Amino acid sequence: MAGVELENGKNASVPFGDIPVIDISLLNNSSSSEVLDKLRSALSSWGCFQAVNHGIENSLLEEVRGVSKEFFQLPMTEKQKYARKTGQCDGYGNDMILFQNQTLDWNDRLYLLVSPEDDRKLEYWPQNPQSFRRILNEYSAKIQQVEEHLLKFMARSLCLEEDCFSRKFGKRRLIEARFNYYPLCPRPDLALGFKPHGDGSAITFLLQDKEVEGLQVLKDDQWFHVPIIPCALFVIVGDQMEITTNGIFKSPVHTALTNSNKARHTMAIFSTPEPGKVIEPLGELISDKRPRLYKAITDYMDTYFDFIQQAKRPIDAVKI
Ligand SMILES: O=C(O)CCC(=O)C(=O)O
Ligand SMILES: [Fe+2]
Repeated sequence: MAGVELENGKNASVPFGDIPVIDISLLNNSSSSEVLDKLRSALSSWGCFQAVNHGIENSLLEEVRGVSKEFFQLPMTEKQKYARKTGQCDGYGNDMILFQNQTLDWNDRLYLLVSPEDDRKLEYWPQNPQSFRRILNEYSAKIQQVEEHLLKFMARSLCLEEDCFSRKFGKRRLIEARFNYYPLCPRPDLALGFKPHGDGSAITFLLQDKEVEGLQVLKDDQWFHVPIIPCALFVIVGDQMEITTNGIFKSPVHTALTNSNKARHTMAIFSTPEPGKVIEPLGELISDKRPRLYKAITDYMDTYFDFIQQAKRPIDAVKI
């Protein structure tokens, strides 16, 4: 990454790009082709956009930010009650250590499977702060509505049947929450909050910190800051959506910086295909002009972290 002049998560040599902002309340049955074109264009160029007017009240976004901060500010002994066990995903901790000499992220996280509900591991769901579980329940239920809505219109923007993604990814697709906490870092020039990666999901909804920047996305080999829009959800295409759309929608590489002035909190919700589902390019999106780009895979996430922790892109292993 170019430049080391970091202040508040900013890197002076990295510009703010024109990351699209989409009013998703305009995506409805009478939506004009203009909005669908904007959606398709955003997802096939940037692979991400700022979703505004998504229907989730600002007060709920604030509550999510609030419980996240409160949880990470608890004494370590309290947080350790929810510590992730080796080989598992759920719980409080940081990077899985999979390799010797692995570069670690400057980040603590709390990772929780939210849906299917009968697979939740409630022992990892904090009871402190007291409102944590209620707020995560409320927020994730709302995000699931936004996700279903968006999947429909993403399909329509490609002239596909509107339920094709939700059928492909399955009724029991996974909804997972990751609360990210980036503590102050004395040497932001030496440590990243989150190493560059594409998400392994089909689609991700990131709730950014309201005040502290730090997220960057890569487009055409150049890094761009993602500006803060406090009421927006930052929507990111994941690798499994890129595969399903035969590379039309792009899963963008993104990274989070650290800074020495202010701690930063974000919360990601990942929607990931149901385990066992075959994920492959849709036949409608393969043609002589656009040959098939990816092999079929199942359970992409099983090997995802092995690649990420070696700074490799898992999607490259699926390319034909
Ligand atoms: O915290 C951020 O800004 C990025 C987080 C992220 O990329 C992730 O959780 O996958
Ligand atoms: Fe990510």
